[in-house]
Amino acid sequence: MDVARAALGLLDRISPPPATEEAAAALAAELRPVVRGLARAYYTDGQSLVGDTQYDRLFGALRDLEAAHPALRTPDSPTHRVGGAPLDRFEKVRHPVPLLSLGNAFDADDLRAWYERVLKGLDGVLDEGERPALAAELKIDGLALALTYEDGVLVRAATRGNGRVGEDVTPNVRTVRALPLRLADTPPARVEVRGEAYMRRSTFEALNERLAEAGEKPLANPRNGAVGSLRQLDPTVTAGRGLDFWAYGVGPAEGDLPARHSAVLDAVASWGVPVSPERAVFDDVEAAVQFCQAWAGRRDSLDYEIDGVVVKVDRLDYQGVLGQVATAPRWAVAFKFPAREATTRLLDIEHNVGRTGVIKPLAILDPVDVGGVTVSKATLHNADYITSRDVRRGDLVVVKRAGDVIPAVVGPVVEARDGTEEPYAPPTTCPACGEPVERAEGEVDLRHVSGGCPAQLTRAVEHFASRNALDVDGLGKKIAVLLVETGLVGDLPDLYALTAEDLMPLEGFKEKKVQNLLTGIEAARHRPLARLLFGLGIRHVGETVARDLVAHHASLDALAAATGEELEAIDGVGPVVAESVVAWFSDDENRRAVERLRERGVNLERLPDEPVATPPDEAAPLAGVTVVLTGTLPTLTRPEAKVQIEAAGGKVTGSVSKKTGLVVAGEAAGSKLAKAEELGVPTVGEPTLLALLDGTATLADVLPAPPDAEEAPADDAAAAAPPDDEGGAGEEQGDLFGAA
Ligand SMILES: NC(=O)c1ccc[n+]([C@@H]2O[C@H](COP(=O)([O-])OP(=O)(O)OC[C@H]3O[C@@H](n4cnc5c(N)ncnc54)[C@H](O)[C@@H]3O)[C@@H](O)[C@H]2O)c1
Ligand SMILES: [Zn+2]
Repeated sequence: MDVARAALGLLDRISPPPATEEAAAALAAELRPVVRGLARAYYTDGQSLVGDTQYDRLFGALRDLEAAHPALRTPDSPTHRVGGAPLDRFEKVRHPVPLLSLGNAFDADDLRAWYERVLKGLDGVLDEGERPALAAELKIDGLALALTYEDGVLVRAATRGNGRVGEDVTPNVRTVRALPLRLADTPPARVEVRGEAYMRRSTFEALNERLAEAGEKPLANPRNGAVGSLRQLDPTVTAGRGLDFWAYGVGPAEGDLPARHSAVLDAVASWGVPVSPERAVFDDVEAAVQFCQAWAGRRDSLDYEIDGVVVKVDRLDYQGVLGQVATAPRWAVAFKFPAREATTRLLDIEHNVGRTGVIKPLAILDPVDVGGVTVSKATLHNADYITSRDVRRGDLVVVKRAGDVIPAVVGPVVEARDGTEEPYAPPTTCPACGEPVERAEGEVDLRHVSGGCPAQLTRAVEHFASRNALDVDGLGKKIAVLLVETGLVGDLPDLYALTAEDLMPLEGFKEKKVQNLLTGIEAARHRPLARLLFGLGIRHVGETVARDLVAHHASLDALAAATGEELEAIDGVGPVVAESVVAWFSDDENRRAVERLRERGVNLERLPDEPVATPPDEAAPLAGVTVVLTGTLPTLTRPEAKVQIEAAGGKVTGSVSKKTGLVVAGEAAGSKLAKAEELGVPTVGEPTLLALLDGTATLADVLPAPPDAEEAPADDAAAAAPPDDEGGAGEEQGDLFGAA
């Protein structure tokens, strides 16, 4: 049986639940080996044959069947299991206290319901009206490790395995630089530190680049990278993989430990074991709900994958009272984010002529839900991408949709092949015009052998003449095709050279039609600059971005002279847009086209009625300064701080870059603080910010000084607010969404 195919087949059949006892038994019998097979691949090889949501649905269906029909509960059911079997190639390690799984909450109400169960479980223990505090941490997507330190020295590292018995991976873990071989401070005489080994996104991408250069198959995702890197027989392989680690708890210990989970993690951090800075303690479940939801919206700002937030009862004595069910503690729950990957069938590979004339492969998929959005098309990037992953038509493929990024095919599920899949062959002719295409040496994209694509030019003319661009009356798709086919228009400036003599011989053109078109073209010489800019069809320059650019630059020449940095400084312009604009203006052909537009009397200046950006109030205390907030400030909430900073002429962005002028750090400031230090961006605490805002201090007092040593007082009950979006990555997403 092929597990992945069987899984997809079952997904269509698990709801509604079976009506008869026999049907339920038959379905359970089908589900068991599938769930078991998916779990084995996932835990043992770090391989996701289906997306997490797809897995969770199958697992949930089996669990529900077993709950509704107790007779179906078999001792070997995968619903009773944690993780996967330990591999024989490693020594086995029995965990003195099992490593468990976690119950899931898929939304705020699930989380509230869990808290209600906690309250019930603590009935008689809690004081009148007491609400037990909750600790929350990010749920990092890697694999669990138990690290035993004796007299402060790392003596053993084990995987979770099936929860009771794991694998001894000590030699491999010793090579993980992020982990201390000897603990600092005064740790207990013997202690088991528990946490997640994971691979950073950047490490994963670099690794995949190396693998590709060596002609090896890239890995599917960072989790796959972490699991594969750790379970190597040769520790030198692990050493080269740059794994990271974050502790999230402590197992059995001999010696004193604090009475709260959050304080235990502080202690672990003081021993020198990395602990995620992105954690918090809350007085009540509503604040925890906010924390979870805020992180769901900003998971992309991290250099590592998280698949949720883990919420735990903070007091360890309460944890003890609550205890556990078969496979998970009652005192903790995983708030799961929507999955970003799913498996589905690749029906076809189409090719589209992109805006810039290159030919892009596009995956046509059996529609599949990825994190609440139905995806039926996804990018395959380019021919190299397809061949290096050996994606074949008919394959089951993993599709990823993350944030604002266009859905992409990650790779095939090779195990699911049945031999009918067709290997990929790049096209030799353009799907739009039939002209021959090829890939030049050293390039990944296919292009026309001889210059531009007529089909592409037709689209460019159509776009140029469209209502929101130059609005050329009477120039629609049909005429665009005609003008290009007859060779009258070889590029956009040619439009402005058209004469009555050119047009009269064309089929269907009479005096009146010719006059209309020429009048329309004449009028289009004097449009606002933003519309011309939009009409040029520069990638990522939609209408809004075009207006923003023109508001800051009074002419096309000024825009052409702007550097990427200057462009990025504009609100609403991110690095992708800036790079695209700079690239467009540095292309010789485009520069010639601009000259020809000028010669033909086309307006290249900002018109008096176009919006102009107001110059910053130079006298405002934070005029022109880009500020990043991190951690929890002692008195101001994030939104309050943002409003005040903006009122003082500053701008608040979500991540630290070279453009950042000032970082304001509070309690539990995380990676942004490290980034600021790395880039030499000055960092201050809230008191200094307040002094700047009310004018008792000036930027000059702060900026040249060494980083502030102010300490923000601890504040348990603080909820993190979502960051503000940084400059948009452009409005258009290529042809992918529009082409449906
Ligand atoms: N795609 C598939 O085919 C497939 C197959 C099997 C399982 N899965 C996925 O795996 C998950 C179930 O796996 P599980 O049983 O390991 O449970 P889990 O991943 O839901 O939760 C337990 C694990 O979370 C990790 N964790 C990360 N941060 C933590 C923190 N701050 N505190 C405590 N633990 C933390 C630990 O490693 C712990 O072992 C499900 O989400 C499921 O979708 C997917
Ligand atoms: Zn073509």
